[in-house]
Amino acid sequence: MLNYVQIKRLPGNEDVHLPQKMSELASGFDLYAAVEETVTLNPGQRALIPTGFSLAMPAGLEAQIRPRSGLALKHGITCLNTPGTIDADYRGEIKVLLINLGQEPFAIARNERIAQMVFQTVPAVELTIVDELSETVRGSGGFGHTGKN
Ligand SMILES: O=c1ccn([C@H]2C[C@H](O)[C@@H](COP(=O)(O)OP(=O)(O)OP(=O)(O)O)O2)c(=O)[nH]1
Ligand SMILES: [Mg+2]
Repeated sequence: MLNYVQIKRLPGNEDVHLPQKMSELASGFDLYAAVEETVTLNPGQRALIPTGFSLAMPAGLEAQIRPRSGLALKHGITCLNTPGTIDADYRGEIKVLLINLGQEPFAIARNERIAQMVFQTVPAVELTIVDELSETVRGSGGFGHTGKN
């Protein structure tokens, strides 16, 4: 089923590319930096990078902001809060929280592809408060409980 998501270019960003799939079956739409001037991230530094657009998606969808593996591999650039969560009722500008985990400064220019946006379905869930939970074999074992191999 095709989901229709509305996208609005924000004023002053007519020159910034809208999110784009770079291949036919790509999961993500690549996101372009809408920085007014080049932003340089020094090693260990983070910055909130604007994209120049907002979205309205139907209830039951979310968008995730994920790193680009090429930037991560070559430059140590990733999304600090990956995957970033875009709520269906958010109407503000989509922003990308990048961090430089590399060893060299990294410059982010306007219209550079900085991250990708993947849409996901979110099941409708209502929490039901109970006194006892159903039993399982695992029980409360976790965090390496099943061993190494
Ligand atoms: O990488 C991101 C993450 C979030 N957002 C926007 C959309 C999202 O709907 C909103 C809130 O994000 P989140 O719930 O992750 O942040 P919060 O710290 O819980 O803020 P809030 O109290 O506003 O929900 O911020 C972005 O633009 N980029
Ligand atoms: Mg929140």
